[in-house]
Amino acid sequence: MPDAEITVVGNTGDDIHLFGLKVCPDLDTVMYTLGGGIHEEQGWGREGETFAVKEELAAYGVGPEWFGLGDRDFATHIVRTQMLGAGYPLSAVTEALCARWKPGVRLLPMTDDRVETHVAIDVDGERRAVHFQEYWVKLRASVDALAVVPVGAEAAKPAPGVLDAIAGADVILFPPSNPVVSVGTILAVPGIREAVAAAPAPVVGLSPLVGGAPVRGMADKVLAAVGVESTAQAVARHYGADLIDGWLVDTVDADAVAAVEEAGIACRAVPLMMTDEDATAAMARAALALAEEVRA
Ligand SMILES: O=c1nc2n(C[C@H](O)[C@H](O)[C@H](O)CO)c3cc(O)ccc3cc-2c(=O)[nH]1
Repeated sequence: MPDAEITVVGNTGDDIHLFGLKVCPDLDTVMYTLGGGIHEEQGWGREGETFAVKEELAAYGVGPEWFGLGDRDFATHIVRTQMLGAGYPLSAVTEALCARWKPGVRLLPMTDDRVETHVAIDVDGERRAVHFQEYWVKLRASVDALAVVPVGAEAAKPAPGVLDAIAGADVILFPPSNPVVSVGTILAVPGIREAVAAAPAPVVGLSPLVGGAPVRGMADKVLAAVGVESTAQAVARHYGADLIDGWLVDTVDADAVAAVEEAGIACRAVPLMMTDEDATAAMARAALALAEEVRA
């Protein structure tokens, strides 16, 4: 819908402080992707990236080396950290960064407050909490996640504009993102889940799981931590009929439709692989069509 006014509420639980800088991977991924600066194959970071700063830091023995911050990306984090230091809230900083990238949507962090997702793992028989990025990037989710905790979420407030955008929306979409560490973290900010549940607009989600496996990333690892099976229907039931009105599953999961509908959620099976822009646009159109069907 080229003429639609779109607000994207971004997860900030993946944010990490490195080298004295605040890095907001999910906000930056949206900003770079829609602004034309993303490294397409990787799905994060900048295209045409170089790593001189990272190499120089490593030469001083300063890490972590496992997190790939490129030179171009560093500039974003320097500007962000400088503005935060001057007293601007993250939402205002994000708006300023977007003035360069012009993503064509209003990008809001879920909160201006600090929330950091930690993952509890077992290390040699001892329970240890690590930052989400350490679990995801360094450990590649190779060990079981025992618990996922959005530290600070309970005291966080939705960023300015978030609740109004939800209450005033014509349609609310849950993208095929990680239901625990992405969408789940946003819903953990007090007031946001309630606002979605109370919103007059239809709420439609797209399954991030196709054929029982995540299309991208390692969603199955963190789903297990919250006791949810890695299937399209289990994720729909996890959100629940009080939150979502409609759910799209991939055509390979067509036999899940009945079980989702039994849970009181309208469900359709459509192709859900974002292989190119046309396929992605068709998914968005299918979500909007289902939203119209379920609109009360
Ligand atoms: O798999 C990786 N993902 C990297 N990501 C992606 C990120 O770790 C996660 O995919 C998201 O946080 C999950 O939503 C980055 C994102 C940024 O904005 C900036 C730097 C990185 C660096 C890495 C990296 O080295 N390896």
